[in-house]
Amino acid sequence: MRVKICGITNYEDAKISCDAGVDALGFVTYDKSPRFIKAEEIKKIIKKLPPFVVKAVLFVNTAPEYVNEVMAYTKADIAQIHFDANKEFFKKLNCKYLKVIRAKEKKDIEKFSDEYRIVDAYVPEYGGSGKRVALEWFEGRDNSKIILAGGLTPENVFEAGHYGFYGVDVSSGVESVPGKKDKKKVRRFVEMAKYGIRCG
Ligand SMILES: O=C(O)c1ccccc1NCC(=O)[C@H](O)[C@H](O)COP(=O)(O)O
Repeated sequence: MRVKICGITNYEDAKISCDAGVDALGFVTYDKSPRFIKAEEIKKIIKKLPPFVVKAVLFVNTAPEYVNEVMAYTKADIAQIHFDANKEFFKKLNCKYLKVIRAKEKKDIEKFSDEYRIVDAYVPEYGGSGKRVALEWFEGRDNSKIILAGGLTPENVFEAGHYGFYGVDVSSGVESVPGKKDKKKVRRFVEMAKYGIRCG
């Protein structure tokens, strides 16, 4: 299972995550978030990171031109789009992107087509809430293009292993306080998600 750690606000947390074996990191550009980080800082962190880790930048309610500008400036790999943008918005993007479904009910995960998506729990305010998506919604279907997010922790991520997800995405579940990752939780999360083992 691939693992993405979201809400990286500093180099130390990025390094801890890379050393633990993550596949991807996420940086939040939404300025109301406790995990907000400026594009200048994202760029500096990305410059120091190893090559085989995907760098995602998260956007909420922004213009497509802004997404293109930040992606080009930071040299990140993929834009994560957290709001209900229309077709015109996506046509204007000149970078790779990943849409996020904020699922309220089972039918929200049934309607999308054959594209990779993050499925996170719906909360009226955006992101990093620790709220879970009901795992039973994913029973008996092909989940190989879904990245599961929302309320995952080192203790519960093992359960997600039974549904064949492409990957998992975590933020608050591996923090000591909002915006700061906990090294032990990050390590345990990666170990439990990838290998189902507990150490440390
Ligand atoms: O983390 C935020 O504050 C945030 C703000 C605005 C948009 C998205 C945001 N976070 C998204 C995520 O970090 C992920 O979808 C995440 O893995 C789910 O969060 P959590 O339930 O805390 O693991």
